[in-house]
Amino acid sequence: MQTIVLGSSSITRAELLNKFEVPFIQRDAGFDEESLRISDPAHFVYHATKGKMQSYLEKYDLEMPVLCADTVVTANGQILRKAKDRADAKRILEAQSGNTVSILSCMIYKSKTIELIDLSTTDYLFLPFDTKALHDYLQSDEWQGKAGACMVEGFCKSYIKEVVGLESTAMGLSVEKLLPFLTF
Ligand SMILES: Nc1nc2c(ncn2[C@H]2C[C@H](O)[C@@H](COP(=O)(O)OP(=O)(O)OP(=O)(O)O)O2)c(=O)[nH]1
Repeated sequence: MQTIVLGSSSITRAELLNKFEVPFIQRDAGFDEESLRISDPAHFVYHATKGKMQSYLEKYDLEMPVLCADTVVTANGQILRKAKDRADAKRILEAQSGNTVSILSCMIYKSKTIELIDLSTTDYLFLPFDTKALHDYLQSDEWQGKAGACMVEGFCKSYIKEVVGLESTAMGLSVEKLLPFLTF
């Protein structure tokens, strides 16, 4: 399998590619999503990913295929992005407690021969988060740098009552949907 560029600074996305044994190098795409003024979650995550890809291609060529992605969490119709501080993380997580949460991940994979654009959603029905467990999680700082301050493989896992979709999508990269295209 050809080595690709993960055009992302995300540790989680790197961990996901390693888990699926995809050979890659990592480069930051250098796009500022804060510049986007889009309230619809699907539109936001798509345009953020497009922006990351365009920003990457302004700096690098396509000698190696490149993969960019963006993830947002939504609850009650609001976009829940990365928490600014612990108080913001508490607010964002309390919006998800005992609620239906959708996590949208868009990825764009581009080589000299193909371009794949995938926008997938994983829906969760969470049980109410335990107050002390939430406090301990907030103290851990593990929520930092994570969309919606959530970790579906970590803190949130024991509160999953129902799930529809891939865990990888919820973590930030729908790798299973990418694999068939990596041989092109
Ligand atoms: N471990 C873990 N990470 C998650 C989960 N949900 C989202 N994330 C991470 C994946 C991404 O690193 C981050 C979403 O933020 P972005 O899509 O803006 O990517 P990020 O800024 O990390 O890197 P990038 O913009 O691609 O350079 O949150 C989860 O459930 N578990």
